[in-house]
Amino acid sequence: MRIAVPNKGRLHEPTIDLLERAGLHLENGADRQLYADTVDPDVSVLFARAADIPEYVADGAADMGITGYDQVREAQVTDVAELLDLEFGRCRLVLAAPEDGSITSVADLAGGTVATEFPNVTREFFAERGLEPNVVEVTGATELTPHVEISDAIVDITSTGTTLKMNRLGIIEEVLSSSVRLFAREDVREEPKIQEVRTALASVKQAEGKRYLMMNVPEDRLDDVRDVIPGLGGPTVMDIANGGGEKVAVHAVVDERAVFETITDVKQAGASDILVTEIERLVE
Ligand SMILES: Nc1ncnc2c1ncn2[C@@H]1O[C@H](COP(=O)(O)OP(=O)(O)OP(=O)(O)O)[C@@H](O)[C@H]1O
Ligand SMILES: O=P(O)(O)OC[C@H]1O[C@H](OP(=O)(O)OP(=O)(O)O)[C@H](O)[C@@H]1O
Ligand SMILES: [Mg+2]
Repeated sequence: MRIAVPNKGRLHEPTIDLLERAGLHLENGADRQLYADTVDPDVSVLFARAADIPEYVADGAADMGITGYDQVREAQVTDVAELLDLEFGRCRLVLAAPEDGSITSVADLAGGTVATEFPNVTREFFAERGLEPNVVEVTGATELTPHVEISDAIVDITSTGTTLKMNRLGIIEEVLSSSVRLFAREDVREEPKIQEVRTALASVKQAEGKRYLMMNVPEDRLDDVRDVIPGLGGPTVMDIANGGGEKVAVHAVVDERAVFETITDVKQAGASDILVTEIERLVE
């Protein structure tokens, strides 16, 4: 089973980091290499451009891929299925035009020219509105094109909005909103190894923003403590070895945002020796 991941750019590092945290440690994967092995002999990695990954998965060069939803849409691949939203690389593809110009609505682009790195998504967007502007494909610095009379407007990625602002461009409409996804080819998506990778990546996402709480509780206060612990299922209650039977250990998974309040509450309810730790992975 081979998984295609971005070889460079802003998605490279967070993707590798996610694989590592999921336990899929990369081996023999020095910089500039095309392939890497992982600790799992049945899983290898193919490094590819973010934009090429959907096509590689559809064609069979890889079985699974990790890249932006914008790229999956632009590639117009039909036989791949999304398995998981990995929730990073969040950005929006927007239609934008010069702030002080005459283009202020989508309709103003009838007969106009739009520059973009996403010609397919752009044509689709206008076609849905009954328009067919001239679409010019560029490979970068799209924001410059309205100022050098190559285009009237652009369809480009924005996240903080800094680049649009720097180029005095205003958003006319959102075309799509994107984040990084895990996807697989339809014909292999149910294979156990692919489900295994999905579960491993999902477990890292599950653990994000969660904390593991451990404490000791006198047995006669257990119900009070149980009442104030929020979250995932009930807490786990265990006997303490040599504890004399008066105290039990209580463990619970708690949302990071609830930790502060929960500690105050369980302490008041009689808990002591409270420990808070991070969680690497959580398989539900
Ligand atoms: N400013 C941004 N904020 C968040 N995500 C972004 C941003 N820019 C791009 N992305 C996401 O990252 C993906 C890849 O963009 P990136 O700039 O890393 O690579 P690239 O420009 O395709 O690299 P290259 O063209 O040099 O190979 C985009 O398709 C999008 O999903
Ligand atoms: O809203 P912002 O936070 O300013 O982000 C938007 C910019 O980010 C991306 O470029 P990137 O930095 O990846 O450079 P690139 O053109 O070399 O891909 C994108 O193409 C925009 O230009
Ligand atoms: Mg880029």
